[in-house]
Amino acid sequence: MELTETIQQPNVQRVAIQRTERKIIYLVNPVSGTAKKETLVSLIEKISNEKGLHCEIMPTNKRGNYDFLIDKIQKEEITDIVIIGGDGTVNHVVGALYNEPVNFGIIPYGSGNGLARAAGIPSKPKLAFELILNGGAKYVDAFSVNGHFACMLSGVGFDAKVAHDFAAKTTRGLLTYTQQSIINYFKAQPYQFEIEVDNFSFFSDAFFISVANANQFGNNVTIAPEAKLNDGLLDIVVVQKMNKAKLPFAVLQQIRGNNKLQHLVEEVTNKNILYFQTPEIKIKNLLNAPMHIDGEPIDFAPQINVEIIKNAYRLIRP
Ligand SMILES: Nc1ncnc2c1ncn2[C@@H]1O[C@H](COP(=O)(O)OP(=O)(O)OP(=O)(O)O)[C@@H](O)[C@H]1O
Repeated sequence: MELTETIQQPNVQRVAIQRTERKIIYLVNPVSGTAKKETLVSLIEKISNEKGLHCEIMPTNKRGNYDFLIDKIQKEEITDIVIIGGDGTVNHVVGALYNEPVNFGIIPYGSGNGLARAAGIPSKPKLAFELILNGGAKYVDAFSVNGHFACMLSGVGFDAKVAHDFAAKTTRGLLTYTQQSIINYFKAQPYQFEIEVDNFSFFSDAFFISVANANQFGNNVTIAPEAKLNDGLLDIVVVQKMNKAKLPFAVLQQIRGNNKLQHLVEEVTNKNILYFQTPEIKIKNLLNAPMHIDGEPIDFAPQINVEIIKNAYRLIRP
């Protein structure tokens, strides 16, 4: 839903039309990240009151059930849904509501905040809140993984194992995530996959495969440096079997952007890391590698079908 619309006619000045008053719902995840949210919530209430803005603040729920908001959005003409949480919360909320005529905002309060960082949303809560109040929304892509909604990054293999173990921990935050990554690094073994892209298929023994709409895992770890949120493409990174001592260096090269995008050719086995773009991909998961979507663990699937959802929703971003 457009809040304001700029029309242009010959010899007529641009005019901004106020179509509707903003009505904002803030969904606060009480457990995401490590930082306290009370100060921000008080600030939101105070500034909204001062500005005479309609604002409602509600907690998120663990199961990611937001269907109850569909009716409310329609009946009360809610214009914006703002997520105060991390990537998992964004996935749940946007996945449930992206067909509704609302703009989505993020005030990053997760452990990694990959989508918010990729979108250029400020990390400081006060600045992110100012952006919500002032900023315009732009369409961004999402993607589907076996019919599940994904907005940022999905993975199969090592990074998914980390996501599963991280989800089982009672503490969140970067420190816990790093601990789980290190523990899993020592145990990591390649999994076997068959990958099909654009009628070309090949087998790969790989530590992990990332399917990225955003450029990163979170915390600016840019596993897919060329990924853009609105280019209609997914960035695929296949970290293939290699000497384990080489693995961190190869991944670092990828994160630093030293691996250029490739066209898939038949000598795929010669490369440590494959990096290419495509709007869809099919992966046969031959050795039961674990999976995640936007950092949330999901059940193993033997066949993984992924496709882009172009211009899926409107995100408030710079
Ligand atoms: N009210 C709630 N009580 C308990 N858990 C909740 C509640 N609301 C959401 N959750 C759960 O919180 C989990 C973590 O949320 P989220 O992914 O946003 O934070 P994070 O993992 O710390 O950050 P990031 O994903 O950015 O690394 C999600 O799996 C979600 O199911």
